[in-house]
Amino acid sequence: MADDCPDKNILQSTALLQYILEANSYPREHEQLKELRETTLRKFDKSLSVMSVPGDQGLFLSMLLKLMNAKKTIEIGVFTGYSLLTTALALPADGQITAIDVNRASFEIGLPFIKKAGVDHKINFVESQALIVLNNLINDDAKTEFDFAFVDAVKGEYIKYHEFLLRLVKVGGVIAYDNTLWYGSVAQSDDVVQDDLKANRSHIREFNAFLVNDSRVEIALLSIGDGLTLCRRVK
Ligand SMILES: C[S@@+](CC[C@H](N)C(=O)[O-])C[C@H]1O[C@@H](n2cnc3c(N)ncnc32)[C@H](O)[C@@H]1O
Repeated sequence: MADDCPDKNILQSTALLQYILEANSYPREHEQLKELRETTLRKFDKSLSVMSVPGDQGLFLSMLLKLMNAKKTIEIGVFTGYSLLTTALALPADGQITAIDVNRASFEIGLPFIKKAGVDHKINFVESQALIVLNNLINDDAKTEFDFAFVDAVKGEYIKYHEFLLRLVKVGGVIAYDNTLWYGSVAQSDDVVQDDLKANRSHIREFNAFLVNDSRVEIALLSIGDGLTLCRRVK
């Protein structure tokens, strides 16, 4: 794990992280994403504000969504909306995002920036436990087929989200799971892992091992941010 790296990021030095963000990614960050990020940093202490995806990952997600021509997406785990605003900006004018979080209050901190960016009409925010909404969507007669899903909520529920999402995301669509390297702890031996990382490390390791044997998806585990696994549905 990074010794001097302050953020939830698997890079091995603060200098390298700063180079990628400050010299490269932040200069291309949308003005409202910058405002949202800075507001999140002001309102929450470090342990919570690191929940937002970092700027380089945001640029990557934006590029991916545009390359895929994604139009209908679902997001599980919104917080103040950095990944959500990134997605809303990347989708076409008639794009639609179903965004789920148990906490509306944090979404509302980011909402003014989403409105200022002029993309709030693309977002349907649902305040609920994700598993309830996913179950409802499966049973909905007018079933929506999603092009893309971004998952960033309860790490111990990733396998359950995956089973639902494989019925909601179209064949050829992509499901992206955040934090799949969990501060780099997935590769550490049990005796050196920090206590506060242990529970989610175990969930993420179980999830990563599960995906390796899942023939329904093609996978790519990217070492960006805190680890991002792309699953392309193949059947
Ligand atoms: C890591 S944060 C999401 C960060 C967000 N993607 C961003 O870029 O800012 C995780 C979010 O999951 C939400 N959450 C926790 N349990 C949940 C659940 N059971 N269903 C849906 N959302 C949940 C939390 O309220 C929190 O806002």
